[in-house]
This record gives sequence, C-alpha cells and structure tokens, in this order.
Amino acid sequence: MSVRVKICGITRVEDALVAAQYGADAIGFVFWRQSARSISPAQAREIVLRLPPFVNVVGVYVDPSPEWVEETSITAGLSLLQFHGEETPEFCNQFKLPYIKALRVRREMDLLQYAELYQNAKGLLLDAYTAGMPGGTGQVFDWSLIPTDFPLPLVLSGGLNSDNVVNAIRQVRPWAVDVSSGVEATKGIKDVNKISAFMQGVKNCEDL
Ligand SMILES: O=C(O)c1ccccc1NCC(=O)[C@H](O)[C@H](O)COP(=O)(O)O
Repeated sequence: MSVRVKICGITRVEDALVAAQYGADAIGFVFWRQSARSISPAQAREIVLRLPPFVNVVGVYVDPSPEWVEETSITAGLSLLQFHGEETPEFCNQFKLPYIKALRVRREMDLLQYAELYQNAKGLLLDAYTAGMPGGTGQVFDWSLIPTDFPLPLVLSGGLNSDNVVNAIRQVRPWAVDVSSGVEATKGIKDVNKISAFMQGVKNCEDL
C-alpha cells in the first residue's frame, strides 16, 4: 500500500505546485506566528486558489484560540487541522473540521494511552522532542519507541529526508509521512530536487 505524504511549512505558491506535481497528498500551512514558516490566512488562500484538485490542505497550530482556528480554516479553505501544542481532546473536538494531534515523542511517554485519549483524532503525528520548539525542528526521534499495531493512523514526522525515509517506512510502517526541513533550501523555502528525491523514496516503498 502506498504511504501518504504531507509536505509541511509551505509559504510559496511555487512550492505548493511542485509538491502537488510530485504527488504529495497534502500540504501544510503553519499558523503559528513565532515560526519562521508562519503564513497569514490571506497568503494561504492565495496559494490554495492556485492548487489543482485533490490535494488536502492542513492548518498547523500551537495552542491557538478557537477564533484563530475558525478564521484561518475559513479563509484558507482547510480540510484538516493539526495541533502541535498542549491542546486537550475536548479542545480539538470542538471544531467542525477533523484533526490530527501531534505528539513529541519522549521515552517515558505511553503512546497507547495518548491514542486512547485522542481516539477521535483522524490520526496521531509523531515528531521529535526538542525543548521549547513545538515542531519543524528537523530532528529524528527513536522510532523503536513506537508500539507496533498502533491503533490510530500514524503520521511519522521529525527529521525525515530522502536519505532516511525508506528506512523509516520499512521500520515503522506509517500511514503517512510528514516532512518540512528535509525538503527545504532554507526555512520556509522548499527545494524542488529535495522534494523530488523524497517523493521517489516514498514511491520506492510501494512494494514493501
Ligand atoms: O514548521 C514549523 O515551524 C512548526 C512550528 C510549530 C509547530 C509545527 C511546525 N511544523 C510542523 C511540521 O513541519 C511537521 O509536522 C513536523 O514537525 C516535521 O518537521 P521536520 O522535522 O522539519 O520535517
């Protein structure tokens, strides 16, 4: 089965079009103002208007206000929400749009307990833990900490790139992979060759 791909931290229309052209299933916009990849709802809308059909558009948040989630989702025309902060299940469940919950994996965490807690999520995104940085760090975590037979669709992220994505898929067998730093020239600016190599790596896993 093919592994889905989300390319996160899109800030430019040309990068969104390259992501779509190489077969990404989703692009992500970071609606967290402290991020170097932050984008305004109006800029995101301009990009979405230029996208071909059948590419999911995901809004990425860190402890947002409900009003910010509503405003960004409507303006940008999002299909999915992705929460990277300390949002509770009750907070995440209040919106009409489905969500995925991002968790920054640490050895002492019981990931199965989190899966139970966020059972209404469309999936859990597992990312690396770096103190004070809620996401997009380019750091890899120890994939052996992920339980086998994970009960929710698992989105693997954290420091993925064209060199490690095949091993990541072989070892973890995720539903999807999520990449930002690994396909960038600089923060927020994607690199077409890195996107192409990453997508090829994922395609090479189709028969695994
Ligand atoms: O990209 C950011 O700056 C960011 C900031 C705060 C929360 C989430 C953020 N990004 C989310 C992602 O890009 C991915 O879901 C994930 O963290 C993978 O990032 P990377 O390790 O850079 O591939």
